Parts: sequence; structure tokens; C-alpha cells
Amino acid sequence: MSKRKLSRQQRWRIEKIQAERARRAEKRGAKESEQLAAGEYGPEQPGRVIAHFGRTLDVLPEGGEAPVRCHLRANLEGLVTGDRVIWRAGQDGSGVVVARGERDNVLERPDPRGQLKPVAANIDQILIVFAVEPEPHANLIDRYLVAAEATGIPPVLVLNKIDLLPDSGGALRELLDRYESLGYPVVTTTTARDGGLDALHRRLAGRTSVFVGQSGVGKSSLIDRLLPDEELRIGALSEDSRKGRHTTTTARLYHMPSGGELIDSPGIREFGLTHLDEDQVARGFIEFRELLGRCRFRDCRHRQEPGCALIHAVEAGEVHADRFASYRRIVDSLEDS
Ligand SMILES: Nc1nc2c(ncn2[C@@H]2O[C@H](COP(=O)(O)OP(=O)(O)OP(=O)(O)O)[C@@H](O)[C@H]2O)c(=O)[nH]1
Ligand SMILES: [Zn+2]
Repeated sequence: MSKRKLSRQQRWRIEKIQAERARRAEKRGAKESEQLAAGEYGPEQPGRVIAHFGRTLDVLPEGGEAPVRCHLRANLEGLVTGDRVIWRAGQDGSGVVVARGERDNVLERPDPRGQLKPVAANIDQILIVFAVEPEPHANLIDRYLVAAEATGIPPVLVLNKIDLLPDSGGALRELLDRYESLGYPVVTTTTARDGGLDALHRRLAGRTSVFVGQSGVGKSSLIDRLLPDEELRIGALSEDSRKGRHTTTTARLYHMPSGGELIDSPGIREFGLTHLDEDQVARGFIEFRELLGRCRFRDCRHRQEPGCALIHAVEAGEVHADRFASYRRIVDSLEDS
């Protein structure tokens, strides 16, 4: 780390600011404890964060319809959309979040400084959308799959625009079969005719999902149909936040009329283009997992090492050569960046 030289005056100013911040946080905490103790808040109840704006959150009470604008207890940090929380209702219609529940998983994105920050939590599935047009490179699908596998959230492949598919199904059909045989669920959709989203509705029901995918594949078109009502999308938010429309980059959780929850934000849609390390990439190819660690050399990089279990599996036809080539390409691209 580079040592920055601060003048005495600068140092003094920073210390003063920090002391002031600490004092304010302490005061806030003391006031809240007083209010909580004085019974100014109702009993603890479960809820889920559906949007957040700094230290202010919209919480949907469990089993409830209308979100409650809440603030955070002073000692709570880092809550994100999708978090399960314990909160207490205040007397003025707002509330206070007092605890965060355990997370099943969390989706992270790099902030402008390149540091990973959580953006959403408790997601049941990542829907990787691709389309007949623009034609997907298998490599791109693999990239998304690897990124999804690294989060621990199960991915689902969604092939959109099947109205543009040739009758024979073509090469895409073959590609899909390959992913299906690896164990990935595949759903096909089209927004061009009625009923084109039936299979997708079934897949979404009862789960919390996010949509990711390359530009132009039809994410907005799909989401527009899943949340048909603009009012519904905005209506998922409490009164106050409607004014704060500038905060459009925050992830939001929506309830779909057809069933299930959707968490969406521009940042989430771009997910998959984040940095991964070589080991994450190898583990992201699910059929490689049982082979990893079986190479002759413990530090095998699966290039041309003798006794490489992966290369052997490709030669034996147990691992598809395209998937292995894709793995190589992703690893090579890490070295360039
Ligand atoms: N033929 C056909 N076109 C579709 C279908 N779904 C979407 N489109 C068209 O594909 C284009 C891109 O759709 P969008 O919904 O904007 O795609 P997107 O993934 O949200 O793209 P970005 O906003 O750039 O990330 C639009 O012209 C849509 O009308 C479909 O099922 N069939
Ligand atoms: Zn190897």
C-alpha cells in the first residue's frame, strides 16, 4: 500500500470528522435503544427487503401486501434487496429493521473501484437469457454458467425468440441438448405469440429469480410481460420512494402476478462479466469437478501436462471438446485482462 503523506492540518480534520461521525452514530444508537425499550415500536416480525436506498429500506412484511419504509438500527450494515429481516413497526407507519436473517446466498458486483459489493440476496435461480438472435456463442453461455456456479445459485438457461428458430431446430437445439444432459434446466420462450411464456411461468413460480444475459436477447421484453403493469412495478414501492426515482440503479424485488419473485436492476442484468480466477473457472464447468484433483500433478493447469485427467476425459469423449475449448478460452481471457 502506498503511504500517503497528509499534512498535520489534514490529519486533524480527518480525525475530527471521524470523531463526529462516531459520536452521531452513538447518539443515534442510544436514542433508538431508548425508543425500543420504551415500547414505541411494535413486536418483532419477519419481512423481506424489496428495495434499499442507503440506510433506508422498503420491507415487505411476511404475508403482507404493502411495503413499509424502514430505517436501519445503527449497528446494522450492508443489507441488500432480497435479505430476510426482523423489523418492528413504529407509530408513524414507518419501521426499524433490528436484525438480518441468515443468507442462503448473495449476488455480488464490482463497484466503480473494482471491489465486490453485494447487490441482492436469497436468490433461488439465475435465468441466463440468450436468443436465436443474436446467435449465442457457446463460449458466452459457458461464461455465464461459470459466473453463476461461482455464486452457488443454480442457473437456468432460457432460450428466447424461438419464433425465429428454423423447423429443424438447427444447431441451437443440439447445443441445448448438450446443456440439458449436463443437468441444466432449459426453458424456451417467445414474446411473439400468446402462451410463449408458459414454460417460463412454471419455472418462476414459487421462486426468487434474476435475469441476466447479453444485450438484445429480450430481457426487457420478457420482464415487461412478467410485470405487465408499470404501476405494478412502481407500486411495489412505498410512497416515499416514488419521489426518489433517481435511485433507479438499486435492485428491486417484484412480485409477479403469475407467481414468484423477481429481483431486477441494470447491474444485475449485466452480471456474468465479472472477474473470476482460474480455479473458479475450472469448478464452474460442472462435469470437470469430479476430475479436478485427479491429474498427475497437483498444480496441473490442464494444458499439455502428462497424466492430465481433464485432457484424458476429452480424449475419451467423456468431456465435450467444445466445453474444454471454452474452458481454455475463458482461462486465456483472464490472462489478458
Ligand atoms: N422475434 C422476436 N423478437 C423478440 C422477442 N423478444 C424480444 N424481441 C425483440 O428483441 C429486441 C431486443 O429486446 P430487448 O427486450 O430490448 O432485449 P434486452 O435483453 O432487454 O436488451 P438490453 O436492454 O440491451 O439489455 C427487441 O427488438 C424485441 O422486440 C421474441 O420472442 N421474438
Ligand atoms: Zn490436468
